[in-house]
Amino acid sequence: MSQSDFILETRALTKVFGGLVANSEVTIGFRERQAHAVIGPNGAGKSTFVNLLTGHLTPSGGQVLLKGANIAGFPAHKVSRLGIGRSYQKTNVFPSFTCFENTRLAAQSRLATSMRFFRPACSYKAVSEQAGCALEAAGLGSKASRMAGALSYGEQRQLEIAMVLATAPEILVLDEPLAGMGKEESEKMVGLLKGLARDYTLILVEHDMDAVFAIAEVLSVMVNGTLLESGPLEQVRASRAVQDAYLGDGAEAY
Ligand SMILES: Nc1ncnc2c1ncn2[C@@H]1O[C@H](COP(=O)(O)OP(=O)(O)OP(=O)(O)O)[C@@H](O)[C@H]1O
Repeated sequence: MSQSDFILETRALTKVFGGLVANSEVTIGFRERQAHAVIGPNGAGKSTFVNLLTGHLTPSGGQVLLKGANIAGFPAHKVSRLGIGRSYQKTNVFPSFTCFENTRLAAQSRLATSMRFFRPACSYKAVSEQAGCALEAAGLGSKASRMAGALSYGEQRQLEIAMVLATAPEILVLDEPLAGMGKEESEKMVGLLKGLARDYTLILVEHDMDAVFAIAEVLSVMVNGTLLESGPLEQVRASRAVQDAYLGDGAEAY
């Protein structure tokens, strides 16, 4: 498969903070509707990498190609409109709004510009439908009228996912979606993400290796800001270099 078959790819993507090289010439390709996890020890540069993909950080060098067009340095709102959705932490959720209202606000943020020539009632309907679909897809269809603040922790994380889905992305970028979850909540989220991986290109940063192995088809391993290895799950799992650097005895410690 040639490079052009990637829906999203980075080429020599680099980010320097002062004297610290957080990402050094990282080249990774993401295929459409594939679940691709970016893993590595603390401080490896994973969050920096996804922030560069989503426009939350500006690269110091290199390219981010979305369907072949370089979007490196585009602001986050523009990247979102181009179809790369990013989940935020739950601080973005309004606790005194219902799940539906929160999700509708997210849908509105995406549709506001494109719908401005439509009558308000029409745009309201489209936005509401979008919000309803997103809640269903995130497993919260039955909780639409529940106040966000009354949800369990795991459900609030599902609501964050619903809010991203409401922006109609093609690519979902999820930074540690299982963080802080108990066993049961994690299992539910893994099931949800496996389902979403059928319809979306999923880019996942996650420390929970059981979840990563259950969801991802492709793994990229970062160490010290560089890409150590990228490839099919089993190939990367079996790699000696990856075992030594990350997945060996010490993996649990991360
Ligand atoms: N805004 C920033 N300013 C300065 N240094 C930063 C900034 N963001 C990240 N860094 C540094 O860049 C390096 C990579 O950090 P990053 O958060 O990308 O790693 P990570 O792999 O996501 O780690 P973790 O798994 O702990 O979240 C670290 O040394 C971190 O301290």
